[in-house]
Amino acid sequence: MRTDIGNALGGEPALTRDALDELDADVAAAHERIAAGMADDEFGYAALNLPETADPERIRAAVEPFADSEAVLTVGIGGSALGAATLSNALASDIDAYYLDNVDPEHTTRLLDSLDLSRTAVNVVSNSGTTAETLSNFLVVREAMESAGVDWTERTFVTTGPEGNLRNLATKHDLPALDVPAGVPGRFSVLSTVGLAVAAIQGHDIDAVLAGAAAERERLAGSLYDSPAYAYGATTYALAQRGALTNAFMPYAESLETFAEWFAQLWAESLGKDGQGQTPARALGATDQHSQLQLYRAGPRDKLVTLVRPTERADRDIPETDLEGLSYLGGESLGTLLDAEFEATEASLTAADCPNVRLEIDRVDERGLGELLFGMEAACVCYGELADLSTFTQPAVEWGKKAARGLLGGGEFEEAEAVRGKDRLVVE
Ligand SMILES: O=P(O)(O)OC[C@H]1O[C@](O)(CO)[C@@H](O)[C@@H]1O
Repeated sequence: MRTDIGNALGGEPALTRDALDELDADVAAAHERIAAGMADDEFGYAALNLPETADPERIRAAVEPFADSEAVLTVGIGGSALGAATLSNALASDIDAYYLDNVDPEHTTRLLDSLDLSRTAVNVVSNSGTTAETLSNFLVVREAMESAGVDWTERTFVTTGPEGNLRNLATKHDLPALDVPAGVPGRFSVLSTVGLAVAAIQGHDIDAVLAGAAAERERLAGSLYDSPAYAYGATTYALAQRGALTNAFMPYAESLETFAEWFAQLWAESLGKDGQGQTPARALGATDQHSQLQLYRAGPRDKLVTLVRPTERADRDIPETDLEGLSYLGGESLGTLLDAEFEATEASLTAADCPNVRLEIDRVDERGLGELLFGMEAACVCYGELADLSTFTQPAVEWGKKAARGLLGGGEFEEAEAVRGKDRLVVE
């Protein structure tokens, strides 16, 4: 992974090279803390050891019984789906991958009706084993399999922690079960069983994913000028300190669209606490040049833009044409056009004093994805250290979970009732 922070300097909010040099001393201290956490396999920091500690052989062996599948259906939400989805939506495979990571009845019914459940492997993923959406979807999927005359215990495997409903279910029905590694929060689990099981079934080279991640891990160092990951973490932190509270994250590859979703959970859930944080806004290049760019260039000076691209792609030529004003495109390729759009957008942001950072990998392949995923995780941990945040927890999500349970009679939760009782102001 290459991180170019040149255009992050000298815009609005204003960040100078001197300020970045000054911050580098804090990056050295942050790296020391991170390295110590990794050495002790501490909660959260243990995720940065996965390039070394993940066991691809064991993952392949566990999913081997499902190698004959024509599709994999993952039932999981948040970190229990987004990492695996990032890999399967970025890489081509003959085995299709689907994700039930919401409880929308219409979508769930349409998806289940479209699948041959007798040829589908069902991967139920939950670190806690208690997430309502995941367990409800699993019960619905199991019922659909039974209605289709499919023995669900033959087609289902689980990925979960040492305890919880899912672990009990696996034990009771003797289902293949993968362990979520200890000390790894969901949103940091893509380089583990959680993110790699589906990729293994789809025949992707999970060793190469881990090798790309390991290469990025090797580059963690005591200076932002030596580590592409820390360069990104420190620069985005420094810009947030100066008012860039939105990070428009814009990959220039359709295959990286889900990567932006994965990044949004990582950045929001890790850094959004104690009144701090930087709002990740998912975008896609070149598409959102035609929807969001106006705001980025001419709106409030409260954001940075992260532009992500592979520098090599399988390309496609644009035929010669005599269409009025389009001859300049003839003979070019879609890839050269996309790169021109990338560089033009980067220049247009810089010309409008909108800070922007460029992230590049060689190709969207297993190794490149490993570099990006690990790089962003390490960048996030670095940002969290600099901001003195507890990067690996997400206490603020519990209120809503309790409230939903309360609304369904699953336990008293007065606070929710108090809020729900507030006067409504409906205009219709
Ligand atoms: O893997 P689990 O425990 O089902 O949790 C799913 C997701 O829900 C969260 O806990 C947030 O509610 C995320 O941190 C996590 O990735």
